[in-house]
Amino acid sequence: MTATLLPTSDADPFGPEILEDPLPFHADLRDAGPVVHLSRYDVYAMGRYEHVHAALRDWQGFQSGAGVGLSNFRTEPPWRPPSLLLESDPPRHDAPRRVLAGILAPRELRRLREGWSAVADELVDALLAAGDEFDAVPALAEAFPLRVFPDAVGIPAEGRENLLPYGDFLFNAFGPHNDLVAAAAHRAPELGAWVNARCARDVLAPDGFGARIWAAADRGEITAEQAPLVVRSLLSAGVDTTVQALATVLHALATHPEQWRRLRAAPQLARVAFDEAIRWGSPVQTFFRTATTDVRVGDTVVPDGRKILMFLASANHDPRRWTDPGAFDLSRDPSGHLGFGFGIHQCVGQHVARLEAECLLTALARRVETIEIAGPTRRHHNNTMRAWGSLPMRVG
Ligand code: HEM
Ligand SMILES: C=Cc1ccc(C(=O)O)cc1
Repeated sequence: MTATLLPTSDADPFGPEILEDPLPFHADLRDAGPVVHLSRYDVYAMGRYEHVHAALRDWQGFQSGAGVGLSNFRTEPPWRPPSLLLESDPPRHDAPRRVLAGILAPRELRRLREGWSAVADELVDALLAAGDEFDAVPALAEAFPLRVFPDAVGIPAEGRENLLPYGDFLFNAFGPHNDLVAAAAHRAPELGAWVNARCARDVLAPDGFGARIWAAADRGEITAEQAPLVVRSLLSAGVDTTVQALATVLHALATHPEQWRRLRAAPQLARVAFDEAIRWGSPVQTFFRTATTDVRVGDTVVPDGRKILMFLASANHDPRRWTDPGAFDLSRDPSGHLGFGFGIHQCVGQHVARLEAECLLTALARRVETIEIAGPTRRHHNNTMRAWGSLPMRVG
């Protein structure tokens, strides 16, 4: 059998050109083959749906326990104590996951719906009272999650402005130590300390997600040492992600008027619109895995211990899996998209994110007839997140 040469590329997926517009690189990656060696970082990249999906399912062959960023915990100390969910494998992963899945289950979130809808209605009413032009990133995408999620976790009011910079640093830290990481590295210790202090039992409100994690420790489902780290997972994963997913769906609706009209005619499409936007825009673009043995991907064997970079965003645009992947289309069934991951690590907070989106989009769809981009948009570069820095918007 002829040994097929492993395609190689010296592209920099964490450089400004590709962070500004990753789509051409993703297309090249998919076309080159199942796996491409990225010489700049000496990692193995995959961009096709079939192989990313398979790697996400195969947690034994592609582990999270050596870190889901470029850094390999087998050889380098992590910058923070590893997450008991994101950065761990079964069996260590199992109990923390079971506890969080129980607390964040859809039926547990029903009690939040009325209050979150009221906040969304209030926020949109106040915005419209102030005028018909605003920047949707601070005014909606950031404002709404920051109004509802920290309260749902139960952290104190002061200092919540640290949540976004902490998340931004965390998502940059999954990539290489480039300018994006260097620019914020000085703040990491203080931001990390602030977040850790908000995971302690005595600062958490009695009825929030945080208190329920500590109650699970009282029941022996996890240990008291694990409880604060599980709370930290909420504060790490639960803010920047939803902010940028909301920015993504607002941008998608503002640039596709026919889809916006469909949502206005049927606000129950809000959840489909959100998942289709997450497929289309993939706010979380990539995650790494580490080979636990020599693993075969296509005709390539990825050696034990090597890092594999999974391009979730590329898989979400793979024409082998999706018809007209570049179209943002509410009539599509987006289920099966990899924007929340897949398998045992699939996003445990996805129902929280969907409830936030449903409340905000419904409030907007009921109050405005048209939304459009009203000025130059600006991307916010991050090693892992596809983010908007500014979305000037006009409503009618
Ligand atoms: C639209 C918003 C969100 C997106 C796009 C998103 C995306 C993801 C992705 C891609 C993963 C898989 C990571 C991997 O396979 O290595 C993940 C896992 C996770 N997410 Fe989300 N997430 C979102 C919102 C949230 C929220 C609101 C929370 C908390 C309430 C959350 C908590 C977590 C946790 C704890 C994990 C780790 C799960 C595990 O390893 O078992 N996420 N998320
Ligand atoms: C999807 C992002 C993500 C970030 C941090 C954590 C965690 O700290 O557990 C989980 C998911």
